[in-house]
Amino acid sequence: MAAKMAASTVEQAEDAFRKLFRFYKRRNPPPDFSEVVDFSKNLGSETVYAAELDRGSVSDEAAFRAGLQPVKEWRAFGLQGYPGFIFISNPFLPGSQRYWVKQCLKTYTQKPNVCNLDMHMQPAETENIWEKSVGSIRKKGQREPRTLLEKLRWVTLGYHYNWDTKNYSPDHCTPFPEDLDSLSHKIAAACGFPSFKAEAGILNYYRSDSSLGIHVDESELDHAPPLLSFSFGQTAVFLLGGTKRQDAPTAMFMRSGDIMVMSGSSRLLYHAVPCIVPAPAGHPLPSCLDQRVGKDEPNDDDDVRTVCEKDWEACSAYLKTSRINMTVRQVLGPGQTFPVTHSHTVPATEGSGNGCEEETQTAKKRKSESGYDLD
Ligand SMILES: O=C(O)CCC(=O)C(=O)O
Ligand SMILES: [Fe+2]
Repeated sequence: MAAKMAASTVEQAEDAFRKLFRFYKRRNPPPDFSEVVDFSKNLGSETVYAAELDRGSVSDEAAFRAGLQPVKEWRAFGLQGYPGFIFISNPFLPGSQRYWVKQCLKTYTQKPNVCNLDMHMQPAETENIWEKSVGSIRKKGQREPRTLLEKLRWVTLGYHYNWDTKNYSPDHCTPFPEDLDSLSHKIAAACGFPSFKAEAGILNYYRSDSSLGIHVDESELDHAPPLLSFSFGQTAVFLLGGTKRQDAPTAMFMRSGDIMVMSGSSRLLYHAVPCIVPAPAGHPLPSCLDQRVGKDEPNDDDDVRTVCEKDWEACSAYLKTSRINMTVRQVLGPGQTFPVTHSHTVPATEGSGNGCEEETQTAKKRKSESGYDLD
């Protein structure tokens, strides 16, 4: 009897996350979004409070160079019941999000980074994904067959996450992009983590009908450093749950430019993205992406990175039906090395390049198509 009751309690509880996931995933009729926390609007909500940042950690000039507003201007929030969770509502300077969108589509898709298309295509076929796709993306209308960019689901950076073993390995690591490392360092420092090291990145590419299943990011070997998440393009609903898979989650909008930091006791919470929110009629792109880097601003020293109109034309056409999310993780604690296993015999060395060894040619290609249930 007790066992039966326990089982049914679990079932009911299990439904709490799944039920909300299914609720927001539904398309016809569309779900009611009125319960979704909107950090861009309601500091008034009882559950949302202003979060303290370390304003002295990033100078205004350093923030400017990274395309960010001065830290004192950032609108950062915490959520009651989720200590260590910080939501920064679009701290980017007008126009500077475009750079990151372009990086995710044009630069980070290049070798030696790894993407879902590598799992079933020849290396030559997945080279220059951008060049192979943009001509067609720029043209309006439905395209058949879909371009490689439209088939892209994920890209991994640094220590490449292995979707099958759910591990990182010192045997499969390539240099982490310096620009994203620098951006991540500033965000982490402002949130109280000045020694954060960007060692692995997972970029997720969502189409209008994509979702990301319920999961927890626990493969990193040290969970004390935060996990950073950057969103661009279409708005998503993000569900932040508890330490148990079935715990009822809080739903929140993640809009273009928003940054989320999961640290402390929120670092290992279950979460998911049940849906991409349909863009309002007549506004296919969020207005913050319409802006170009201001002409009056001192951008003559190349520090504020601009995107040429031709590239932006393709990026904006892609983003009208897409969302891009970059998560940046520190894999190892200070001085920590990978445990020695049978699959990699080369010991991790400290202080080499971006904290990883030369990529070995033996790194195995696994056939994981969709990451963690990104459909
Ligand atoms: O797309 C998102 O907002 C979440 C991505 C995520 O949870 C992950 O990459 O682990
Ligand atoms: Fe995640």
